[in-house]
Amino acid sequence: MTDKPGIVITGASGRMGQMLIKTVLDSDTARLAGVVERTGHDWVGQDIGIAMGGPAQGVIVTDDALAAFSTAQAVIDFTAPEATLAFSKLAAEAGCVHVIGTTGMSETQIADLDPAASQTVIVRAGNMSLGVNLLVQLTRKVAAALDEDFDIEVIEAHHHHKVDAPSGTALMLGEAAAEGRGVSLSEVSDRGRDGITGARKKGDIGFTAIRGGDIVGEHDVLFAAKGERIVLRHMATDRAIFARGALKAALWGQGKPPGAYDMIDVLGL
Ligand SMILES: NC(=O)C1=CN([C@@H]2O[C@H](COP(=O)(O)OP(=O)(O)OC[C@H]3O[C@@H](n4cnc5c(N)ncnc54)[C@H](O)[C@@H]3O)[C@@H](O)[C@H]2O)C=CC1
Ligand SMILES: O=C(O)C1=N[C@H](C(=O)O)C[C@H](O)C1
Repeated sequence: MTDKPGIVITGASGRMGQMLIKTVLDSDTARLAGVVERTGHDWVGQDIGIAMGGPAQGVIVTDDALAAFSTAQAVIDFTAPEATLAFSKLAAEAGCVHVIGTTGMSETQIADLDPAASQTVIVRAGNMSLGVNLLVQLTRKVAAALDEDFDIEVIEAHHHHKVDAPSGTALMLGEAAAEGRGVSLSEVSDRGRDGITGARKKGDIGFTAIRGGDIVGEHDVLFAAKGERIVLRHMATDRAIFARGALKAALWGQGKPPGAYDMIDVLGL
């Protein structure tokens, strides 16, 4: 028997799922309590170590999320919006901390997490890395220091498998810029320029998404004015940074009061 918190990873076969499993297996402070994949996936029923091409780990991939969550202290979930919403209800029922890395959730889907957050700890962030969360705080500060003579653009680049745009990180950075400027992002956001768009509107926050190859995740916040530019940049080269942050969040959440938290809370930034 061990008193290390037990962690369940959802989306076990995914890019982040596999990175999270490796991170928990390598950790001295947590143990892998379970792994979940969707019904019908050919990993269900297999030992996770074997499915990932290594030695057996004694943890069988299941599609019964509630049963897995009921044996654990935290669930780390990097899957898809509808799956994450369903998992939030099950994590609350099982009394697990729910760490959500899934991006592309609509405003309604985010609001639909509220009932679960009144029962358990939810830590949700579009980017779990230390570097990006620091960049969020810097962006807020720079935006607060500059006036609307500086046009703000958020430019992001990701691998060609990514299904949502702008990225969750780009939206975090856009929100921080808008907050720094004291405006609402929904009122100034400019996405997907195409054709005769007209001149740039003063005060807008623009978004550009690049998709290609195996880019892990790159984000620039550009402040462009007449005669000068400031660029704040983060470049991820290894998904381990997201997995490390997520595990930190899962451990941080132990014993905290129910509620909706983010990585700024976890990292104390
Ligand atoms: N917050 C952060 O730091 C980061 C967030 N992400 C986000 O994590 C998510 C996953 O990214 P990847 O691992 O690259 O994607 P992926 O496509 O490689 O993996 C997704 C996994 O979710 C599972 N899944 C999808 N729909 C499901 C459902 N309805 N029920 C159960 N499982 C389901 C899939 O079977 C798969 O295992 C994306 O939203 C991505 O943007 C990715 C990296 C960092
Ligand atoms: O899908 C990804 O890969 C990533 N998604 C997150 C996002 O949408 O910002 C975080 C990271 O950039 C990788």
